[in-house]
Amino acid sequence: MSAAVAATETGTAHGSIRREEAQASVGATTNTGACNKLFSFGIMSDVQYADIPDGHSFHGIPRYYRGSKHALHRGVTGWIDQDVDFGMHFGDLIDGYQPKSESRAVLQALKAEFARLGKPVYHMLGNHCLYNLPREELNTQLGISGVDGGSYYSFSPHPRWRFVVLDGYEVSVLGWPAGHPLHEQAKRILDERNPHENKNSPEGLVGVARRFVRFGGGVSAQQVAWLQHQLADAKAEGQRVIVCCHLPLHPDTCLGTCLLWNYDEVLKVLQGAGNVAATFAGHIHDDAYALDETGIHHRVVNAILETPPGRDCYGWVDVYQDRLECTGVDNMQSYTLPLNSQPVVESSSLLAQRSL
Ligand SMILES: Nc1ccn([C@@H]2O[C@H](COP(=O)(O)OP(=O)(O)OC[C@H](O)CO)[C@@H](O)[C@H]2O)c(=O)n1
Repeated sequence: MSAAVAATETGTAHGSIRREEAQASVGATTNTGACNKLFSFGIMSDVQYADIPDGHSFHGIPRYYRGSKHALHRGVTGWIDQDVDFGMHFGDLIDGYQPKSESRAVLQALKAEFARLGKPVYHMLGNHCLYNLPREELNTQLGISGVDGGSYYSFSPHPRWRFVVLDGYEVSVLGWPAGHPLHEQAKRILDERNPHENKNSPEGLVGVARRFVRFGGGVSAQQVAWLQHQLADAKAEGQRVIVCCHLPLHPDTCLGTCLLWNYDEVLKVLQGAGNVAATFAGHIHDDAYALDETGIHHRVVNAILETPPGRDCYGWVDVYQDRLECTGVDNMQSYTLPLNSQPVVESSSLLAQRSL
């Protein structure tokens, strides 16, 4: 059995596969459960393209700004080969260092890469995109059609499944002009929680308190209420839910600096709902995984940006009734995430159909 599809009792991580092994791996998966596969989606994160020479992160990790577009191209080709039903990019499509005069042209070029799939690709806001372009323009260009013009939304690719995409930068100093209520709310939070003049610095903050940095953000009370409604509505429809956000939602998947500011409030809502299967995020530029005490899988997806030239970093998820098979190529890890065998509460309409 390929490492990509090897299952464990606990549903924890396995290694990744090289691109050339990917097709064979999927063949192995379909031999054991083709009839149960419901749909599949491509996964990728933090392309963070910029038309500038290679550089490095704050911590000295190499960043391949131009190479990321080639890796994006190969990733979309991989999605096409796998015939995924749709793609997901977990935020930070353009890097903050991209010269602003060319940001719009760059965004068009990156969108053209995703368009090669010929199927929907869903995006979410990351900090780096907000360094480049106004929020409203990003929403329009990335097809983010949120509630009341916002950047959070949901969609249902299968009658039994719903995706909820959160805007982790709704309460943020990024992307809103000074004086905007959400900018001011974020500024107050940073002033209270981060003692530094440079609010990007978590220096001296400990554990999850490190999340109060300028390059983080949170979700508003209104968005939390919307999330609660989405989960309840999905439950009434007999749907399982996958929640996506650029910022990770579980403290065991990342260092404190990368967590959503009000991750605890959001987690409580997800854990109380009873129909959330998994969360997916980006931002940390690494693979990570945690299984929480209520059985929700929390998966964070590695960044294309820090993938060396010629290497790959993309994957796809095959969704089955009893599991999510996450196949990662090369620099992205593969995971099998078992799902609770209990069906989500069925809606009266589905029960009625069954009794016919
Ligand atoms: N300890 C730190 C970390 C970062 N900064 C500065 O904050 C800005 C954003 O950082 P950057 O690494 O570019 O953000 P990403 O979204 O790409 O990555 C998130 C995680 O860091 C990945 O591990 C930038 O100006 C940094 O220099 C800082 O001051 N102090």
